[in-house]
Amino acid sequence: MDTRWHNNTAIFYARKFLRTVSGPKPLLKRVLLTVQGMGLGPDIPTYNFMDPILECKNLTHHYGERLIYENLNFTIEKGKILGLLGKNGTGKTTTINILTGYLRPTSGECKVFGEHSHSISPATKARIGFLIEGHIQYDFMNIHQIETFYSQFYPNWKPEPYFELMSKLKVGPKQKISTMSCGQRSQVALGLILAQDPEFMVLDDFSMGLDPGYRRLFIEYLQEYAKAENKTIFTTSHIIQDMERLIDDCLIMDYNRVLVQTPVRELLDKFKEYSFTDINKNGDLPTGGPIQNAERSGDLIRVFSFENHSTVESYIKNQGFATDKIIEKNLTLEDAFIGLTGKY
Ligand SMILES: Nc1ncnc2c1ncn2[C@@H]1O[C@H](COP(=O)(O)OP(=O)(O)OP(=O)(O)O)[C@@H](O)[C@H]1O
Repeated sequence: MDTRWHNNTAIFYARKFLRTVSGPKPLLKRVLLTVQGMGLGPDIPTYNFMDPILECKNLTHHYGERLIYENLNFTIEKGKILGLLGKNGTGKTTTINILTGYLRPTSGECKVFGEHSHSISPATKARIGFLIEGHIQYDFMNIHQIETFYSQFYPNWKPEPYFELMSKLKVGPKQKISTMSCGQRSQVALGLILAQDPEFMVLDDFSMGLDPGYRRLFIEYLQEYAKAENKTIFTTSHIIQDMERLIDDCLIMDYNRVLVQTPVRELLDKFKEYSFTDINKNGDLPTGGPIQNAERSGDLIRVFSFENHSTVESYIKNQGFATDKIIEKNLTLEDAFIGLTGKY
């Protein structure tokens, strides 16, 4: 059946809901029973709470002939926040679509709460909150109405995080979603996800459209909330400063491969920039051995490495580079990302 049919039907019921909330609610009850029958029934999956919340094994995906990646392996343990970082077109949305069951991988498997992502049971779906670009459909409702509407579908509904976020947004309860800015709408969507109280949240580009101040505020809020409530999060964002503040672990992808999967702290402890002046001016760049990547601006060469100062220095000298001093520098996550993936 056509998706538009579903959308229109959903909107029809949503409008009807608004007309019925103030009086008796037989129609609402019927809608709820149907939704609960579809989604929140008693079929509890077998999932051991010690297992990872998400486990991808040898995930490989092609669109037609084109390989996006091969043998991608990663897990997310309960209570962790994992950020997927990669340049445009490396396959982040593809991965999110696979793990939420919208897309079947060419091969390999992805399990969420122990179930294959392409056949997640309704009971398990109820444990996952999913934010995708596009935000909220029922934008004819106001802040208060949409909360009342959504609350009917989720048995563990907790309105507090939603209203806390809304108060930070400084929008009144009567403001319609259709009159809000892009950033405000994305926060309404996020607030509704937090209120669902899911154990596992998948947040695709969650900070899209937010100004720097509000991004900072939201990240602090989300991180405190996730840690206090022991939530597990899988997220992507191109704003790597935000990721550095939020995530515990990072998975950095390049075209067709994973470059690193590691706790952010470990990456920033080990991965360094070493810069030096190329006295011989021979125009080359050091490669191989401990060197992950190298770049040149004029006579200044920067190399990026997981190895320590003396290992890098002797390797560079063995490669024939003459230099009097090598300067070691710690990196931010954004610098480390560029150091690993290169600028282009
Ligand atoms: N349905 C599709 N058919 C063919 N190619 C596709 C399809 N969806 C995505 N692609 C291609 O696969 C590659 C990975 O796309 P994807 O959207 O997963 O990347 P991304 O890492 O999320 O990119 P961005 O950071 O730009 O959002 C891109 O080159 C994209 O053009």
